[in-house]
Amino acid sequence: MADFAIIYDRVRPDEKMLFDALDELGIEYDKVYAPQLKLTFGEGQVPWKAAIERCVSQSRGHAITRALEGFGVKVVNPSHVIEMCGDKLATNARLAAAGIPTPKTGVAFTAESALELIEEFGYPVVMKPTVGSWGRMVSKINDRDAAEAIIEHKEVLGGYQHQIFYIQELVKKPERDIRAFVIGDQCIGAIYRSSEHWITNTARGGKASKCEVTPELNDLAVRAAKAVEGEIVAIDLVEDPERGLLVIEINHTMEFKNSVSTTGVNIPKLMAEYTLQYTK
Ligand SMILES: Nc1ncnc2c1ncn2[C@@H]1O[C@H](COP(=O)(O)OP(=O)(O)OP(=O)(O)O)[C@@H](O)[C@H]1O
Repeated sequence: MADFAIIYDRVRPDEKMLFDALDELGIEYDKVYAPQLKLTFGEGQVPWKAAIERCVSQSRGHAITRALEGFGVKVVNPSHVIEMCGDKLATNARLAAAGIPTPKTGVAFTAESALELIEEFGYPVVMKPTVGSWGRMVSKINDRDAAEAIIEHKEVLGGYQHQIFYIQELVKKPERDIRAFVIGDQCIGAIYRSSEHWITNTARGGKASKCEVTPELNDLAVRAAKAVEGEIVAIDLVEDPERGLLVIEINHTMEFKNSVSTTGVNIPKLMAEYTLQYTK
């Protein structure tokens, strides 16, 4: 048993790269397969001082992190960060309070008020589930007919989460967004994700290319990470032609497999080295 652990529920290329980085560093660590983990409070201690949480299932990763914190384990990212970043509304509220520039964003809680809010914003608007990733169900609404249809589908087919209507202006970005990787106090690298489709996620076919970390990008990405107390996070930003960089969301279990060769930065090694400080 080691004093460091990687908690995972699937070995994606990202987790494989993290394992390889730890092996290359010569660090002893445990690979902890989350679905088989059992923890009983008050019955002995877990051996780990620190862990990186990498679960694909956000709810599982959150629950395990909470439990491990009860055993005194320092988990990166901590459970309160997962709570914040796992919910776009919570993130945006925190960014707003911290004065971080974001696209104009609003929230409504009934179908009627959602339609009113959309009409106040003016078309096109973007509607997103507050919890979700890989661009799923992120919708561009061009007119009132589409707004009514999407709102009705969410009301009739969706659960409670879909009764929260999270609405954003459509930013007139170039055909790309930016993903900036922050570890501790530094933006260690960034990529553009380019696509002809307005949703530019690499999971949806966006192409990754290197983005220089300017002092402006570093400053904003680190401020955004600090606002949510994120320790290892990826900040998604869009470039507005007038306002410059705007933060759209913060990812707490960041995917980086397309970004190591693109940026030339050994992201998994830096993640491991950062978290290992908590074993000292
Ligand atoms: N308000 C907006 N204006 C213009 N483009 C947007 C806006 N919001 C999102 N997009 C585009 O859609 C993509 C997906 O949006 P967002 O990141 O909010 O969704 P997601 O499901 O959380 O994706 P992921 O977590 O995988 O990045 C963004 O990367 C961006 O290219």
